[in-house]
Amino acid sequence: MDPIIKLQDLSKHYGSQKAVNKLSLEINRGEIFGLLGPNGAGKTTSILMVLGLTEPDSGSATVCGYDATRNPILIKRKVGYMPDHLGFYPQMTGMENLRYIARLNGLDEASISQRTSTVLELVGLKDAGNKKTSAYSRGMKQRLGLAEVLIKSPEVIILDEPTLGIDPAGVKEFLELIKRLSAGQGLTVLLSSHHLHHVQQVCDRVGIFVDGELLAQGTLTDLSRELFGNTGLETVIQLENIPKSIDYLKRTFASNASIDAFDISGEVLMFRTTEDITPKLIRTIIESGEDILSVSKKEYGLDEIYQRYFENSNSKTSKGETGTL
Ligand SMILES: Nc1ncnc2c1ncn2[C@@H]1O[C@H](COP(=O)(O)OP(=O)(O)OP(=O)(O)O)[C@@H](O)[C@H]1O
Repeated sequence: MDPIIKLQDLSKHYGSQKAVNKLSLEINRGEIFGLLGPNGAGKTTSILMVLGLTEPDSGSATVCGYDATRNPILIKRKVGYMPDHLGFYPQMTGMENLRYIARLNGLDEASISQRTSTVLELVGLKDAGNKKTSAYSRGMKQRLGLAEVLIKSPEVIILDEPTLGIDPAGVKEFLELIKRLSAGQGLTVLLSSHHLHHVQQVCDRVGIFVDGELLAQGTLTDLSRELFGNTGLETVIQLENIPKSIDYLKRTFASNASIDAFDISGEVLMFRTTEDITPKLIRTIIESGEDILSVSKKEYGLDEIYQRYFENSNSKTSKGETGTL
């Protein structure tokens, strides 16, 4: 299947400032892709080029089969865009704001009522539709912004920093909503963020963007492998007592090709493995006659991954400022 978004060597400078450098990326239909990077990394510029709203210096962006630079109007029909700063008419209700956007998007009057009600319900604002938006919380405004994006039944939605300024409960709700929409409606989602944990909660794949460059992309497991090799998994098993069968355990585990490192310290057994073999480890230990008190697993998360890429990038460019992540 052809990717729904295909970027090839996309570059953009503002004067002598390099905003995006040779960005190549493919996003598949129905996927949730997170563009992750600190402020000024070039996320918004990339998004504007995908939408055909900013012309690249070189390279190409194809969205839903159309060249974004040559067909921005067609792209606008297929792609919904939620910018990082939303504006509504404060004296109008959520429903009125949405109707206004529906008209701007060319929906015919007969279908506007039905469509606005459906979309308000989708984003969980059915009961707040008749409230003025001046009374909306930041999280509600964000959901209304999403409703505006959805009103034209897009194939792709692009959300620029969609969780900015929302409280943790609101973020969780918003991300769950995105997931539901993507799964239920087959929507492709491209979202940008500098919040690691938000991206981690919702995205199928992520791209790490620093100083205009896409340093890496893939699933978290891919990125973890790329950075940490095949030693990204750690299992720690706490026994009730110091094991009586140390020699047996050492022999058994030494012959397991998936175990990279193994250590026994008192009652604690630590394994570094190339794949998750925790059930097997537990079975072997129980069969050797030992009792287990607890098991914990650690997989390198986005924190470590992002930090590592970011550190590498900084040492490469010798930039003093690392910014906050
Ligand atoms: N219209 C513009 N004119 C001049 N420079 C710009 C313009 N837009 C962006 N830049 C510069 O390009 C670089 C990338 O900016 P961009 O807004 O794309 O990054 P970002 O990752 O979206 O960051 P943020 O989250 O802060 O918006 C920055 O150095 C920014 O100052």
